[in-house]
Amino acid sequence: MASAVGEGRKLAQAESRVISHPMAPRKRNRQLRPPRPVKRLPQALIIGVRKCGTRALLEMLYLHPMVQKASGEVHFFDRDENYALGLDWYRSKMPLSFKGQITIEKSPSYFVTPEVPERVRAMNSSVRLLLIVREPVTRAISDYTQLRSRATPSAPAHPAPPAGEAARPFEHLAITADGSINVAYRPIAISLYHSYLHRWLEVFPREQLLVVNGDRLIEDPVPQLRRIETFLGIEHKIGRRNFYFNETKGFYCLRNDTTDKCLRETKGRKHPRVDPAVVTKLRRFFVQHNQRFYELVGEDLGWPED
Ligand SMILES: Nc1ncnc2c1ncn2[C@@H]1O[C@H](COP(=O)(O)OS(=O)(=O)O)[C@@H](OP(=O)(O)O)[C@H]1O
Repeated sequence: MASAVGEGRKLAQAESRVISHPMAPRKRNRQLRPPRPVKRLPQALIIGVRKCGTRALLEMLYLHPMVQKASGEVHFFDRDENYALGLDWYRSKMPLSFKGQITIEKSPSYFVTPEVPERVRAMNSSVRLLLIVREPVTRAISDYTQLRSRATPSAPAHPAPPAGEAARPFEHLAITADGSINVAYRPIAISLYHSYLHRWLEVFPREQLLVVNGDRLIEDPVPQLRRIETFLGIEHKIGRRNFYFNETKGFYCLRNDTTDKCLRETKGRKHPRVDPAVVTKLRRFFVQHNQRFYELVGEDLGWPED
């Protein structure tokens, strides 16, 4: 990206070194002192949905010079033990930022955890919320793929699936012995987006939440990012020059003025083949649920019905 992208960030890094350096002069002429970056509570949150591209979205937004990101998933609002540590602890997990920059954090389980909307409102009732979603059956298969590959240290934030579950085929987990859909199976339950979204909309006005189409973000990130820049009130800076398609990975990778970077191998995993009849059955099951989601967000995402 043009040098502007790195400028704010480089400045932030350089400035943080000056601030933390023990030999830094104590007193300087106030008028000459450059602006100081400080840690701020996030003004925007990526609240979920798990496996819909939350990491990709955060990394893509970080291409913008006015965005700073929390590096890991902080899980402040969804884990009682973290929430009990208070807002100062949460702030301490945030990156340095200059005035006017937007700090963004993502923890995908915020979306599905009942206490979170109220807790977020208590922090900042005008926080901007980004909800990235994918076609629900694809998301469920992605979730299954992650749980199956689990037991690896790559996803320590999520509980391991019950013993034996990860080894079973998706078809047997998603459909019960009597042929009905297993809504108790977490990857299916989390794809019932409306059942979690309504809680958020009881707490926040609709305009404060932007729904990002994760399937479109994969196919063509720039138009989605433009919408988000507008929503966040920042200039359109992220463009086609910031992406290149990596044929081996099968996904877009990111580029700025200093580096090219693809997401880790745990992002963009190959999914197992799922019986097409099961996919169709699941898609039909989701039709009415998707409809309820469309009604809540006032937008039809056009997900396939079989
Ligand atoms: N550019 C790019 N590169 C790689 N992967 C991409 C990209 N854009 C979106 N995705 C999709 O992100 C999916 C992982 O979603 P999350 O980051 O939300 O997962 S997690 O909940 O944090 O574990 C991941 O899901 P899987 O394909 O199942 O691995 C990807 O499909």
